[in-house]
Amino acid sequence: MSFVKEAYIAQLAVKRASLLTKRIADEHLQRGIEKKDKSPVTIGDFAAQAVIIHSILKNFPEDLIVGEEDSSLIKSQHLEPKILKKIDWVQKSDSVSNDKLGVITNAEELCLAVDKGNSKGGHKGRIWALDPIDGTSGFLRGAQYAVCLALIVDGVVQVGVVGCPHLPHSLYEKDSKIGGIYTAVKGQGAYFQDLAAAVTSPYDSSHPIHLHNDYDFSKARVVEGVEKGHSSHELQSLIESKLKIAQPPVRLDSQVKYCAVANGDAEIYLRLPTSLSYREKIWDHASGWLLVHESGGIVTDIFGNKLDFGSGRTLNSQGVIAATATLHPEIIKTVKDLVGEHGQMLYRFCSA
Ligand SMILES: Nc1ncnc2c1ncn2[C@@H]1O[C@H](COP(=O)(O)OS(=O)(=O)O)[C@@H](OP(=O)(O)O)[C@H]1O
Ligand SMILES: [Mg+2]
Ligand SMILES: [Mg+2]
Ligand SMILES: [Mg+2]
Repeated sequence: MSFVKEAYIAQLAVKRASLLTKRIADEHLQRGIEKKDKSPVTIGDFAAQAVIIHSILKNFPEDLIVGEEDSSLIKSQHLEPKILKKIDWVQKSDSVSNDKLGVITNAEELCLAVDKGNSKGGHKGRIWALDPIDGTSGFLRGAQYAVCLALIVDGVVQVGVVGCPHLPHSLYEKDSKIGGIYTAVKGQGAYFQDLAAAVTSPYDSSHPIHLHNDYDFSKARVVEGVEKGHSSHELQSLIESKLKIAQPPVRLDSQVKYCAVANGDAEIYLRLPTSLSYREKIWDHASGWLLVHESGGIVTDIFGNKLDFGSGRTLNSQGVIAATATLHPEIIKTVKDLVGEHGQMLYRFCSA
């Protein structure tokens, strides 16, 4: 089996970052800091990026990493002691993984690790895509967020791991257990693990997951984003009504939406653009893309084109439609009816 070590290390590192960020969320300590682009970041994002990159480079020192964050705000706001305290906590409580993942002990190691996420991406070589906290707005609200890590080799996603500390194992079962790690390896399927379970090897304590390819639109369940600025609720609701989808959409922050589809808790994930110029980031989709593919679904941009994870730090495309293989073609047709074959009418729904 290929990529066994990569999947194993990715799971251990995502688990460590999930425990760390969950601890920060549980302590209600999270406070948003504004980045240059006005989006929020927290000490949780920086701490998670540091422990994951440190773990990858201990095991695969030659690999490159496209990570969302950098250390400029850590340094200018003197956040090092606060972040190191959180990292120290997780290294003590998850000490069984210290040999494999290494430890961060000082500010220099912390910032060095965070800044190793500066790869430009591309079509050649081994490049990890890392979103240390996806759905930072959800994290700040105490809602859903995800820790997302994927390995891309020569532009193709080969391993995807998503940690979901707040996600119920089933969206519809009352009293469902909460917290999971979702893993996919290309050609080898998609798997679920309880976040509380020990990660002994990539598939030991895992359950394979699949989506429902036999559901038609009358039974289909849709997941979509919470933030109106990140996806067009207006377009999504038009699509849902044209397709006669009976159930109201479930709104969730972050790549937990992909996990819900892969896990068979939803059949469709709609992400329609709100801006004509915005291009999706590779770290917002790489792991989720593989999870849905390996569980039997399809993920494309809003026109049905493949996503190109080798095109740099951003995908050269707009929005995302993830769905079961049965439903996907009809959704794309409906999107094109609404926005035009090449998006000529998108301006009606989007800002510049
Ligand atoms: N304009 C626009 N369009 C599309 N996407 C955008 C946009 N602006 C930001 N982002 C990215 O959205 C990421 C969070 O996505 P979500 O699916 O969690 O959005 S939502 O909050 O559930 O609506 C979020 O990821 P994080 O920054 O990791 O939270 C951003 O990378
Ligand atoms: Mg993100
Ligand atoms: Mg993020
Ligand atoms: Mg962000």
